[in-house]
Amino acid sequence: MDSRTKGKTVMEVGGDGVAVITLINPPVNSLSFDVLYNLKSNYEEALSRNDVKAIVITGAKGKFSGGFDISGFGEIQKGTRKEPKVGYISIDIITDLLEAARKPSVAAIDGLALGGGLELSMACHARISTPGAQLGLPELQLGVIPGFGGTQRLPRLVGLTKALEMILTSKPVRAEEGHSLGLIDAVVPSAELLTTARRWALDIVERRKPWISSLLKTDKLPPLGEAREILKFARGQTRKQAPNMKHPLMCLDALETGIVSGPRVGLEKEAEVGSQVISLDTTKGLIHVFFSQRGTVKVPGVTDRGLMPRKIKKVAIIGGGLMGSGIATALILSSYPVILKEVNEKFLEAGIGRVKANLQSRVRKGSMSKEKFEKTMSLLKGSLDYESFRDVDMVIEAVIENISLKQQIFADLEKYCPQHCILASNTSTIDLNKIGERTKSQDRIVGAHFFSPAHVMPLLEIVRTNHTSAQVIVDLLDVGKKIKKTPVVVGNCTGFAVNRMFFPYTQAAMFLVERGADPYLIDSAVSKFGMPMGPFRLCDLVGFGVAIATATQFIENFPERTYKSMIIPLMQEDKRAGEATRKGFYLYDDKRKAKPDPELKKYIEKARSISGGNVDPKLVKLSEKEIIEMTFFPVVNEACRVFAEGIAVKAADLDIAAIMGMGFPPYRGGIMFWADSIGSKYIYSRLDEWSKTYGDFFKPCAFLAERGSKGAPLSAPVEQARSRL
Ligand SMILES: CCCCC[C@H](O)CC(=O)SCCNC(=O)CCNC(=O)[C@H](O)C(C)(C)COP(=O)(O)OP(=O)(O)OC[C@H]1O[C@@H](n2cnc3c(N)ncnc32)[C@H](O)[C@@H]1OP(=O)(O)O
Repeated sequence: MDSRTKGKTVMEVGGDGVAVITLINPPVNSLSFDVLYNLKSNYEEALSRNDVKAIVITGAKGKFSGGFDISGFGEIQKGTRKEPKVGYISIDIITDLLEAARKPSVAAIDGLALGGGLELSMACHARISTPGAQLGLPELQLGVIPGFGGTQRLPRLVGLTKALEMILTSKPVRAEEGHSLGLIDAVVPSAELLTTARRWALDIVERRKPWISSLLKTDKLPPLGEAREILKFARGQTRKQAPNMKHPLMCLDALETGIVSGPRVGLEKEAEVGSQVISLDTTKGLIHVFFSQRGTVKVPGVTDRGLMPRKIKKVAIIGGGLMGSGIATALILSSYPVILKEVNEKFLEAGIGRVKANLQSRVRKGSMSKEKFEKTMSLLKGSLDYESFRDVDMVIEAVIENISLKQQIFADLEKYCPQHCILASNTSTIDLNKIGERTKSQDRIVGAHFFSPAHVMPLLEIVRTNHTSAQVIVDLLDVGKKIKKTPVVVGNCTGFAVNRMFFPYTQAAMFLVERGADPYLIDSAVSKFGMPMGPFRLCDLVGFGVAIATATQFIENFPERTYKSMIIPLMQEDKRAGEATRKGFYLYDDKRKAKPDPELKKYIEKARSISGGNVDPKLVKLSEKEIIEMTFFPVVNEACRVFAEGIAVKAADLDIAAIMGMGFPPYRGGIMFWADSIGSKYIYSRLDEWSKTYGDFFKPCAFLAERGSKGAPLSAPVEQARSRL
């Protein structure tokens, strides 16, 4: 393959008169422009050759295609590639050349047929797949719309309701379901895929099998009035679920046009909308997230050293509380045998009970069978001592945030665990060097910071000290992948990356209410911005105990920029500690529905009198935009510090940490991406102004000041010399 081209297709014509065109673009045979243009010329050749009767399209190495090459969107957005004439691929190539050809095509689908991959196959006249095939149109997840005729052919093949479900949820279906839906014509074992597809293609030529153009099918479409009702409902749901995104509604427009005005007009509408969505900010954000998420496992100086992950056969977890039991659940769900250690029978039983409850909830929801439940639970063993730790490959400590307790545990682990065993801590804030102070095992000490509930939340912060070996990081990255987490490798400091970014967010909110802003308006503005909930609702959810413990760590370690609000401690004194006590910033009913509490004013006023601050008329009347700036610019400021200190190696890692750890809206691309979309100069100037009026909590850090003064992007790499990793 030419090093300048991205992928290709090859065509082989057999003695049976079938031309087999194979898509080749590792690792997922994505449809780059090179692949698509090659496909076009193979088709033209096949159609003009007298020895070719029919065509089979397949993908190399067990994967049909993961869809259009997503980096192509980036090239179009940056202007480094000119977008082809609107509709050139979907109409001129896929519809007019391929589907309308006088020779039939059959798609032979193994593995993946996603996005453009499935769309290409739907333009073929039949689809044969293997049992493991995944078929889906996940484009909306990327901020784009199904572009190669997907909005027109899928409803005609599987019906409007199912097509909407597949497109709006971005979830693929398996081959068998695809078969029952009419998306797939036959499911055959891998070894028979090509021969069946070839025969099927010849059968179409011989009229033994129907020659079906998906675009011309109408039998699965509901009557017009019903279709309009279905689409109206879908629009309503979409507006509710994705209020800040335009592309899902634009996609529905393309679907509706095809149903109302016919598929050709629908294709034209799809092409027009498809070209418009590429330049939406939300699309840029989502595409950035796609690549950033895959980039977190590429750690310079660690994963580029040719190290292979060691096999982790058995894991021990210390502490069966909420975190320990969640981590144990995540591990046994991915088939790791786990020992759960507690200090007494009662706690051990409770810990195992929590794991059981986590799995039982899956059984109740129907996502786990009873047999699988029993099998999974059998991987968990309880223990009250360290004797069974003699053959474990990794220990994850998940006890309360108490330094001396953790130090004792790590000293004990060093005695009982084998030399190679990884010693990990799930601490969320404590310096790992302190935790390992009483050991000589600093090279195998690492942070494995999970987020609660650990078996559900997708992020794993892997915390590396200056002593942690690269091998240990590689091992933990591998475990993270196996338990389906997105790992982000960060450096060691109080709060690591996520909590360091999180803390100023809640602090800014406390500051604003102490100066007169309405907490419920802040929560509402932040939710509208796209966070799952506002800072006050969040404090209630995590509980004030956790909030105070975290604040203590930050006050101790970053006193110069910590805003010391007394609102939470005052409420805690009155035994209102958040949702668990039914009272916090909100009041909670039996169904845990939150409602504002007029009594909150009392605590705010008292906290204000303690801090000596005054109500500021400007802050009482903040607009939603100002609320967002005053709560999130301090987060950007801290993210800049984390980046400048080398705690995160790439700004994109902070984007993923903010999205998966804080709930920052993915369509805004993550905290640094969002900041750059606003501009460093503006963010710097706002923080600078606020710091002069309201104090050092808002003071821009040196990194932000430097980049802000030049208007330089915050996400541009930091020079190596300054990076700690
Ligand atoms: C004019 C344009 C019109 C376009 C119309 C069309 O309708 C639009 C599309 O088709 S958009 C693309 C739709 N497809 C997808 O959204 C699929 C995205 N990919 C995935 O979901 C997954 O990658 C996977 C299920 C295909 C494979 O998952 P797995 O966990 O096995 O592997 P990774 O996710 O780590 O991916 C491995 C590497 O492959 C790269 N990659 C995957 N898909 C694409 C793609 N469509 N384009 C380009 N690159 C892709 C991914 O980035 C990984 O690369 P690394 O360098 O990190 O290894």
